[in-house]
Amino acid sequence: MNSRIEKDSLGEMEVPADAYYGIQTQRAICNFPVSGHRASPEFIRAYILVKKAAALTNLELGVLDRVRGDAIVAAADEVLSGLSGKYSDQFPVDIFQAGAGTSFNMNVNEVLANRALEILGRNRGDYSFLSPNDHVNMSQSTNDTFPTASSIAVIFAADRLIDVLASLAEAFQAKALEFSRIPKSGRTHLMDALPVTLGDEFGAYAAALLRASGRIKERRNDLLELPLGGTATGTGANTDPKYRELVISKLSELCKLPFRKASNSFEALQSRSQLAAFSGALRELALELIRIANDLRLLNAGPTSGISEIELPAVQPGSSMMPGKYNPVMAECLDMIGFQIVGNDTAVAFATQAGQLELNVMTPVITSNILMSVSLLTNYLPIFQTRCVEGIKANEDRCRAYLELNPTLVTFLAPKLGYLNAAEIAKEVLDKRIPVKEVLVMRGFLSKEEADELLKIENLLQFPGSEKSKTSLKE
Ligand SMILES: O=C(O)C[C@H](O)C(=O)O
Repeated sequence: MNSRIEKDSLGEMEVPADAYYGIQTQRAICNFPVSGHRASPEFIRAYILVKKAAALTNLELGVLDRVRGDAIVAAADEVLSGLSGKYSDQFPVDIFQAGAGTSFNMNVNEVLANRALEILGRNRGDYSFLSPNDHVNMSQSTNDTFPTASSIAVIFAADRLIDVLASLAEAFQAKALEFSRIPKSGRTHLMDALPVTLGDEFGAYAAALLRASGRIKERRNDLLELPLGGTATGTGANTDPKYRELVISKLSELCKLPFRKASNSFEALQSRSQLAAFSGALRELALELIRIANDLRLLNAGPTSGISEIELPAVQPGSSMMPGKYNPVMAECLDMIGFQIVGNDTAVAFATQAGQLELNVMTPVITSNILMSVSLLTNYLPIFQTRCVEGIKANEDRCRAYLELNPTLVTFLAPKLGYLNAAEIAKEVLDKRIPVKEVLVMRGFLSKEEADELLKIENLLQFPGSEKSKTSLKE
């Protein structure tokens, strides 16, 4: 390996000659060869935007000289535009790393310092002229920049997720409309219950997604309050008195987001509750997605021996052994993603309560878990939408056939007949396997015409355009 020697406060070490990262990154590579997972591009992007805002602020306040400051800003722009190219392998620090994220902060500082040095016609590693700590990290600490970059990256990711959720909710809503005139047995406790339409069920899935998305939006907005400017312990040590306001406004301009400074700069370093709350909103969404996926699997169960009220699209042969079998694989995958998100949130919760005194040093695992959860969802939900939800077919005959023999239809007559008489009718429906209507006529409670009218299924449900509703029937 061609290498150069770099020096830090611990001593000297070899660094690959062509690396933009430096000695502290190299130490982290040796110290933390843990998961093989590195920071996501959106987190790197957010961190570099923080560095750029800090350099612009330091320049404006006159604490950083024009030569070095301009070079750092130019390096930041170049790395930002080369994140998927030239600089894609320059952020090798594992997501499990030094507490607080010092290794990653130094990785960013080193890449920017070395590129800035090159821009100024100097060699990489010439830190006596432009230093990762003294110049790139000026007015900053890991402790305020890492959680700031975390919040920004989560906001970027959340915005994509919110769009994805709106589209998925729309797809469920379109199915709700398509199925709005298909009556079926409701089920409570997994037992026959009063009728609903298949459209009612799908409309509720759309509503559940929109509610979860609303919570994500609220939690995303809380992240606009940033710890930046607090430096190591929230006091803002080693910053100009005007730094905090100015750096937040520069960052707002760069990210086109209305950031505000932390209302309590000490709390902003001690506590990760806002990221934990966002993760909690993801957990809430995951629980809803798991529930919906499981409902789809249940309604699709069959084709001959299950409920089979809907048919999920067959997207691949289901079995390596049983020919002609098609499994609800898209919903199964969604379940597994949901379980992972709940697990990620549990790790976030443990990391959140582990803050001690001035700092929560567990922020790296909080950030990487949240970003992983969001990216699982933004990657998969659009596929789930097109390959599963949009292709769902209703089995209308099956829905009507189950409903025909559903003994709980007698409930609509219970106010007239009394609960015990109605229960007798339900028992006869079950024993003889004949519809409620027929038992009512056989027992002389109603004429055939009355029974047909009173138990006309379209009138029992809130069908679009139906003349009667459940309420009017009860009168
Ligand atoms: O890296 C820093 O800026 C601070 C570090 O996290 C520490 O508090 O020791």
